[in-house]
Order: sequence, then structure tokens, then C-alpha cells
Amino acid sequence: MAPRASSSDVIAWPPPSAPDADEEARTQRLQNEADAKRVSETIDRAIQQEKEQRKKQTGVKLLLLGQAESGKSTVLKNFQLCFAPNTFQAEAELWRPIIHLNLVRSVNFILDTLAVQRPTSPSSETEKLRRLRFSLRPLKQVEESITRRVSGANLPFLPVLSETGLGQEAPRYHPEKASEVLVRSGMGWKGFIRMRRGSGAAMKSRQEQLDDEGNKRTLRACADDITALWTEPDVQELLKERAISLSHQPGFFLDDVDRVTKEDYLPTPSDILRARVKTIGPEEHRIPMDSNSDHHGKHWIIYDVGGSRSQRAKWAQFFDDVTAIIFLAPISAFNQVLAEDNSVNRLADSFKLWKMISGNKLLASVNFILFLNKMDILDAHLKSGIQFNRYVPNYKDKPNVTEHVAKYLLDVFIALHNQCAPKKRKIHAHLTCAVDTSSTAIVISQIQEVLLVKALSETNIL
Ligand SMILES: Nc1nc2c(ncn2[C@@H]2O[C@H](COP(=O)(O)OP(=O)(O)OP(=O)(O)O)[C@@H](O)[C@H]2O)c(=O)[nH]1
Ligand SMILES: [Mg+2]
Repeated sequence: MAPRASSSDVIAWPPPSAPDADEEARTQRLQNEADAKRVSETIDRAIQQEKEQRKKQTGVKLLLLGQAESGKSTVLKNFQLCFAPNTFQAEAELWRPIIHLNLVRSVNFILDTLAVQRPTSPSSETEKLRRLRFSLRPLKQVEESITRRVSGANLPFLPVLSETGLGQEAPRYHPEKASEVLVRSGMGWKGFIRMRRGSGAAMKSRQEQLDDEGNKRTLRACADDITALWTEPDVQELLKERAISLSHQPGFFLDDVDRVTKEDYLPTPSDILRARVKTIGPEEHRIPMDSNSDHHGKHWIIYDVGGSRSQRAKWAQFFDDVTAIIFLAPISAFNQVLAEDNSVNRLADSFKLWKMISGNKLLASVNFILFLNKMDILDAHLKSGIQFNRYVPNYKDKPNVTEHVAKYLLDVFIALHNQCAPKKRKIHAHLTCAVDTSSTAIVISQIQEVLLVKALSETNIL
């Protein structure tokens, strides 16, 4: 065993000065030390001032939090649409392959579901369904081809992406969900598509160009059959039997087939908001604030993170540096379980996450904005007869009506926050539908007002 150091072995830091030769040397040494201290304090003050100055110039830092599919990236898109509409519009074309991928995944999901069904009752399959299954088979290749393109898998210097790590294959479909698409953080899928489109023909090979054209042509040629499959009563019946509601799932474009497969299709803002790509890894987005106001030159810095369990450990790195968090709770998910763990109810998971965030000491002086999101789907669920109190018994026999359920959930979220928060804080809560651009624009302007008034008062301008 190594001998333990005695207290006399421990070297003090800073080391004591050498003994002074005489009184003059001592005065000189003290003078030097005082000068050094003054210089050091001046540097500290300058660093601090620069930090504060940078903070004032930067603008507002927002962190989007919430479970997977809660709507974080959709809220980010709304900010981009509000404050940088030209950039948003300029990128519209980049979303086309994602929307096509969402669409073909929905079709292939139905085809796979039919294939699983068929061995048990092959004779029940109609001639029409058999024909559709045959004519839509090329969409498997289209899915694979677009997936390679948006995941960067064609690029020789990048390994294949999966959520759990690089190089492992993700399963093709969740048993109940169609349109999951993974993206890479940092440069992301937009970067891959830009690279392909760039004049750098070296990056976009002739083969890839042909693939792109071929995919679009195949989709166009399949459009009528896709609609025929989707509207086929047997298909609707099968999905209903399995309690699969594709139209309420993310990335649903089966009602827009004719439009989105047209040769000159350019995604609309509404299409872009409804498109689904799962975020992997934190992304930082800078959006200029209103250029016609006092905030000229400042930015919204928005951190968009992945919400699935494997991504949550990456959230904390942003906690000590943000102005506000927007926490999204998708309240329509009261009757669903997590994709990553089917023993956990999604609403219960949102409560748990919210308590964890509310109680975090690093966030004690951060503004909290709460979005109870997906109000439109909550409304549709309740109107279709799904009983909220079956999943939340504490709701007892209160009315199974959207506004009552939303008010109840809002009260629960506020109460949970007040139980856990290290100090009292006002929660800015909103009932939202993040795919509705006009109502979300109003919410964003309210947030802007609250946060900027606070920022100005902190910098003594107000
Ligand atoms: N109907 C409806 N769909 C919504 C709403 N908010 C988001 N969505 C859709 O829900 C899907 C998931 O939203 P995202 O913004 O990708 O979710 P996320 O929180 O970023 O998910 P991760 O990146 O996996 O953490 C997208 O297809 C959105 O279009 C809403 O209020 N109503
Ligand atoms: Mg996301």
C-alpha cells in the first residue's frame, strides 16, 4: 500500500514567497503583488462585462423539452416560419423527400399489416386487394432509396444511423406506427440533401439523379392505387380491428396523395409542419429576431433535443444557460404507451418528466412555458367516444369534453410544478395545436412579449 502523505508533505498553493532580503525588498514585493492583483481583477471584470454584453446581444435562448412526438421540432418550425419566413420558404423543397418518405412508409406499413393478416385468412383477400398489393410493391424500393438519401447512408464517409448508436439497424416499423424517420443532428438530413442538390456533381452521382427521378415517377404512377388502398373498406376495417388510427399519427399524408405526388409539388408550410422526422441528438438553431424592432441583430437561439428515453441524458448540458424552457406535453396521448417502453403510459411519462424538470435546481431562475399540445387530436379522441376517465381514474365522472379535460390536466401540471419547484415561479401555460400556424403564431408573440420584457428589465433598459 502506498504510504499516506503527512500534512507536512502537502505542498501549499500558491507557494509561500521566499523570505525578503530587507525592508526595501519587502515593500517592492508587496507593491508587485498588489499590481498583479489589480491586473487580475481588471481582467475578471472585463470577462464578466463581455459575457453580459454578449448575453444582451445574443437575445433569448430557448430549450424545447418533452417526450418523443410531443411537438418540439414542430414548435421550432413555427418559430422559423414566424421570424424567418423567407428562409423557411426557401427550404420548402428540401422537405419533399421527407414527406414522400412519410407517405411511402404509411403505404408499406399497410401492406405489411395486410401480409401479416393474409396467412391467417388468405381466402378472404379480394381480387382488388391482391392487385393493389402487387402494383404497390415497388414502393418498398422507393422507401429504401429515400431513406438512404436522407440518412446520408449513400455518402461514403458516413456510417449508417440508428437511434441506439451508429452502425446498428433500426427495426423497420413499430407494430402500430408507420412514419418514423430518423435524422442526424448537426449537419442533419437537410445537409445531405443540399449536398446532393449542389452543383457539385461530384457529390451527386448520375445514378442518384436517376434514383431521384425514378422515385418521383414511381410515386406518381402509384398515386391512384395508393388512394384505392387507403380507401378500401377491408383496409379500414383491418386497421380499426387493430385500433390503429393512421390519420392521427405523425407524418400522415394518405389524404393528400394526388397533390403531394404531382411532378411540380412544392411542400406548403402546413405540409412541413405535419412532416415527421425524429430528432437524434441536440440541434442548435439561430433565428433572427424581428428586424423592425429594438431587437435588431439579436437572435432566438433554440435548442431542439430528441425526446425519446435514450436522448434525455443530453438535455442537462443546456440547463445552466437558457432564458426559458418550453415544455411540451402531448395531452392527446393519454391512451397511448411509449414507443420505447410499452409498459409506460405517455401521459404518466409526461407528468414524470415535468416533475423532474420543475424540481431541477439548475433551472430555478429559468422561465417555464408549458404547452399542452395536440389539442386537436385530444378533441377528436374524446368526440370519437374514448373515455378519458378509463385511463385517468382520478378524473372520476367529470364531463368527457375537451375543455374540461384540458382544464383538469392544466391544474394537475401546475400542482405538480408547485409541489416540486425549488422556488415559486409563474408558469406561462398555453393550450396548443402546433400544426396550426395561425394560433401558434399568436402564442409565439405572447411568449416573445413575456421574455423580452423580462430580458429588458434585467438589463435595466426598463
Ligand atoms: N395533429 C397534430 N399533430 C401535431 C401537433 N404537434 C405536433 N404534431 C405532429 O406530431 C409529429 C411529431 O412532432 P415532432 O415535432 O416531430 O415531435 P418531437 O417532440 O420533436 O419528437 P422527437 O424529435 O422524437 O423528440 C409531427 O408529425 C407533427 O406534425 C399538434 O398539435 N397536432
Ligand atoms: Mg424533434
